[in-house]
Amino acid sequence: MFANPLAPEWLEAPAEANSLPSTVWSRNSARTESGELAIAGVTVTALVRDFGTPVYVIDEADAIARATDIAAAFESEFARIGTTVKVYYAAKAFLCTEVARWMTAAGLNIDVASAGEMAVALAAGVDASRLGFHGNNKSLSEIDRAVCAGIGPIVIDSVVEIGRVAEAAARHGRTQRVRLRINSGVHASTHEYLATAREDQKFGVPLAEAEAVVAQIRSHSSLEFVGIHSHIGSQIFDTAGFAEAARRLLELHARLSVDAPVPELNLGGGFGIAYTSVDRALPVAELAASLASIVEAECTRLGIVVPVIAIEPGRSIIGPSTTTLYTVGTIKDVLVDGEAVRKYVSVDGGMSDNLRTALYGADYSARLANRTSEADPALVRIAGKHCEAGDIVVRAEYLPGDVELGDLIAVPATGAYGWAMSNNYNYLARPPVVAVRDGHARVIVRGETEDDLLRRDAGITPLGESE
Ligand SMILES: Cc1ncc(COP(=O)(O)O)c(C=O)c1O
Ligand SMILES: N[C@@H](CCCC[NH3+])C(=O)O
Repeated sequence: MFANPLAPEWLEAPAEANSLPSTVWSRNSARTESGELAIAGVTVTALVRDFGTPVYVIDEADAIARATDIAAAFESEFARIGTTVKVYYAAKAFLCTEVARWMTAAGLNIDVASAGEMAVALAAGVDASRLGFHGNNKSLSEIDRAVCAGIGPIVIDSVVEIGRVAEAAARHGRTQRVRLRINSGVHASTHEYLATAREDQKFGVPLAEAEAVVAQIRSHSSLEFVGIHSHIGSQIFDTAGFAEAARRLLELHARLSVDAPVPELNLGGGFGIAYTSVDRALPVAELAASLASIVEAECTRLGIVVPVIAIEPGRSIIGPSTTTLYTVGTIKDVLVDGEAVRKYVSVDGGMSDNLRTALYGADYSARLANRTSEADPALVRIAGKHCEAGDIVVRAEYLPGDVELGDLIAVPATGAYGWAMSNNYNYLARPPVVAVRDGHARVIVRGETEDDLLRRDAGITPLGESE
């Protein structure tokens, strides 16, 4: 089988470079008879004709199905052990009013991490009581707005927040429901920046201090303590970390239940997805079953009532739904160390629409989208157009060797933390997000224009406007 020595070990030399592995591509992605990629019945040439490139294309039915599936899997597994589940969609992965409505219509709640995310959810008509509020440094004004809006549980992240939330609640004449975020000390096997429960990081309070902190929370009559929370990190594939965190949290939960009942336990999100054909995401049913068994066994061992369980998945719901389309602008065959050629295929976006590769060394896959080809596969690196050597979209992939200027490239699984972390580096405008369903496409987040960017400069009079 053909293989380039520069290829990373994990990258399989493909039998042919046109296939769309179903583990990676959104559920309604397929090749048409002529070989073009179509998503939910809309061909990429039609999408690009109407919306240009780069463009994020979200397979609406896929996103909704994943939300429904995860909720159904957790509800049925936890019903088996006699409790219920509250699923919070982690909005930080991607939020706009349309997505907020899809999630709540599927029965999910929404977890927001700033007043901005809260404002989008409220603008979508989501009842404030269905929102949870996270953040390691919520401002006084964010706390005030959240309490005033009648938000659901606020996750207290540090001792100083207790008084801030209690004071806002008293001022608004409310009893505010709160959780406490615990740093369980579980080292999740993921990128360092994606692990959020190691000792040396900013989130939550350490397990050892938790009982004293909960006592402080309980001393405020304007606060109602509903339970503890743990999120060990993101893009995690094995259940061992979640299991260990659940065990540690349940022990604490049992100790806290001695003084007064603790109704809920929030196990966070972080379930990994497949970005490349070699990634194997845990099926949600398996994940739910394994967490339910651990919770059941621990509650039996500790002699406590099984609490209501909350989870906060973001990536596993929205990540696989989205594909980014780009146009190839330049191609260079670069001989590396006199060894072999790596083809640099540069596209019209980059680290401004997908920061994950530059930030975490994340791996993605890609396909030629406007056609198939029987040409021998070539090892390519898909680079962006920014002034930065690390501006890479896909570090290593095999594409048909006859990839040419003007071809369309599709990068799957960009729905989580893609648009959400997009930026305007080099004054590139953010691309639109287009939802596709049953052969129809519509913009759900408008793309920016150069004029939008120029308007921010206090020294520039917007085109067509006088001083
Ligand atoms: C507190 C919290 N909850 C939920 C999430 C969602 O994580 P993911 O998108 O990996 O499911 C995150 C992000 O890592 C988080 O920080
Ligand atoms: N933004 C990260 C994950 C952090 C999630 C929020 N705690 C990513 O793209 O993978």
